[in-house]
Amino acid sequence: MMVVRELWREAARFPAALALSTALLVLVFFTHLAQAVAIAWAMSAVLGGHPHDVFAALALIAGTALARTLLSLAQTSAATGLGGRVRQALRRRAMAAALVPERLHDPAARAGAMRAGLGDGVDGTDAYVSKYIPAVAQVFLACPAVVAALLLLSPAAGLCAAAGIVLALLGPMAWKRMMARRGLDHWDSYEALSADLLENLRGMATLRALGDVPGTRHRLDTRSEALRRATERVMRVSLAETAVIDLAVQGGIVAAAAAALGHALTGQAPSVETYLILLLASEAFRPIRDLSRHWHAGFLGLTAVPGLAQLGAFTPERATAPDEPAAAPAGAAPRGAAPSGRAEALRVSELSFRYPGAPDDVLRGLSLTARRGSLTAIVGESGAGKSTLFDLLLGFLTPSAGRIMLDGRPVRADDIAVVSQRPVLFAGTIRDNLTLAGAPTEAEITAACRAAGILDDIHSLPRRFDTEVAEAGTNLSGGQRQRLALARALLAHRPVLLVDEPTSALDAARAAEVVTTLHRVARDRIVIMITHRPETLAGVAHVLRLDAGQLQRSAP
Ligand SMILES: Nc1ncnc2c1ncn2[C@@H]1O[C@H](COP(=O)(O)OP(=O)(O)OP(=O)(O)O)[C@@H](O)[C@H]1O
Repeated sequence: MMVVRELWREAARFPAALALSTALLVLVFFTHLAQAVAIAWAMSAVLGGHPHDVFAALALIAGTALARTLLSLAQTSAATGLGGRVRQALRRRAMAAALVPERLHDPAARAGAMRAGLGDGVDGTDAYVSKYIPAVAQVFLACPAVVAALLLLSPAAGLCAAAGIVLALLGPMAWKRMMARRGLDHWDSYEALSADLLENLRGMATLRALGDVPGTRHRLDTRSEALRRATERVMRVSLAETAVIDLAVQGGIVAAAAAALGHALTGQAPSVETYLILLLASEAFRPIRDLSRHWHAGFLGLTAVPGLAQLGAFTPERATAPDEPAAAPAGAAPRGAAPSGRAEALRVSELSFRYPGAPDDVLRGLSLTARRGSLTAIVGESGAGKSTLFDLLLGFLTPSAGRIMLDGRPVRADDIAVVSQRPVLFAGTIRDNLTLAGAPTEAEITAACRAAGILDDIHSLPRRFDTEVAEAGTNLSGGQRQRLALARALLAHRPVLLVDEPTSALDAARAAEVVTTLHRVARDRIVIMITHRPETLAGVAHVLRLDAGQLQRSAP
């Protein structure tokens, strides 16, 4: 028997479903016992020449078979419900822990690995929860009852069965550690293959351009081979466990049968009792055989448990609002404060930040003020800390010192909209993508798209706003994606708009249009723009130069 504590705790969160599926399983088992009694009765009636008893026994056999069918159906349904609820709870908690801004900066977080955990990892726990746990409960409830009955009928047979059961339960624990280690290896290999596959699929164009498709195939083959070896190692251990259990079960049955026959030969027991002892000796091991079967079927899925624990699937959820970022900026106001409206000034004071494990601060005592009315631009060399500053403003990172205030109060996550350098569009229609943050009216959608310079493009499409956007927006040009993201940000009606390299994917004419749009938008919002292109700075009065984490020049 193998105990995976995390999954027992999860199953115990649904006590009614767990109790029902266990109780039904035990009832199914008792139909087997009733059948054994009926068979023994029938055999003794046949040998004793009592035809009436034979018919009664046959009726009992048929009745138990029917009852077992119905109870088994109910048990399967209850167990499936239990497994489904545990999987849902695990997936919800894992998603709540995984889909947070902190993961943006977690160098160990790989999308493919996370997908494997959230998908196959969570599903892999089902066999253990829905089948193995009730089967363990069945062992502890049913086996003692059968052993007690055997002890009454034949103490020697009862003792043999008890010894076999104990051996079958404790034997596999001898290599528990090895199983855990191999299980971990297996899941690591699976996660690595999933992560590589996803990354390579996404980067196929680059790999092709670099002429590395054969190399990629070779690397994936190697990963796949590693997974095959890890799976075989795991299955070998699992099969060894099955072999030990089978040995204990068969040994126990043979010993109990020998004891029963000994009784019969020495004339200590009438024939009906001998039949019954023989049948019960076999039935005593039925729960153990069930346990072994379910373990073997679900064991590969269990290898995901450490990965799920790392993902946070077993950690109680934090009480956060659905759209609240996990890390609000230092001094952030609690949710439920006044909703965002128009704001005059965003003030950053003495802001410092260092990435975990990095030797130096990326930003050191940085102060700046951005006001509504005119565009604020931040320029600086690559690596100067511009994106880090944005992530601090957005609450994706928590500053080590300093404050970010909007009109004299701590800034909140819902004060800020952002258009990133590589905006993310989701599968769905253009309208779906524009209305992610709320339910704007048609007039608002049209106005935002016009302001972002994307309206004409949308109108030129056959299905206009109902045009499907492919995954990651691959059926739109880079500039269209960026302008769509700008329209989406405008529709969020936030008092602060952060724009990262808004013209990087645009030709000169389009870039000029977008900058004009931003100047216009800046009349009623605080707009901060990161830019590398000098031409986008034309007409920008407030240019801040970031150099190695410090501002070199700050306009008032
Ligand atoms: N997750 C991270 N962990 C550790 N260091 C990081 C991390 N992200 C960024 N850095 C480092 O922080 C510094 C600032 O990076 P940042 O991305 O903010 O620069 P940037 O000015 O936006 O650059 P670019 O113009 O190239 O986008 C760089 O030295 C970078 O290597």
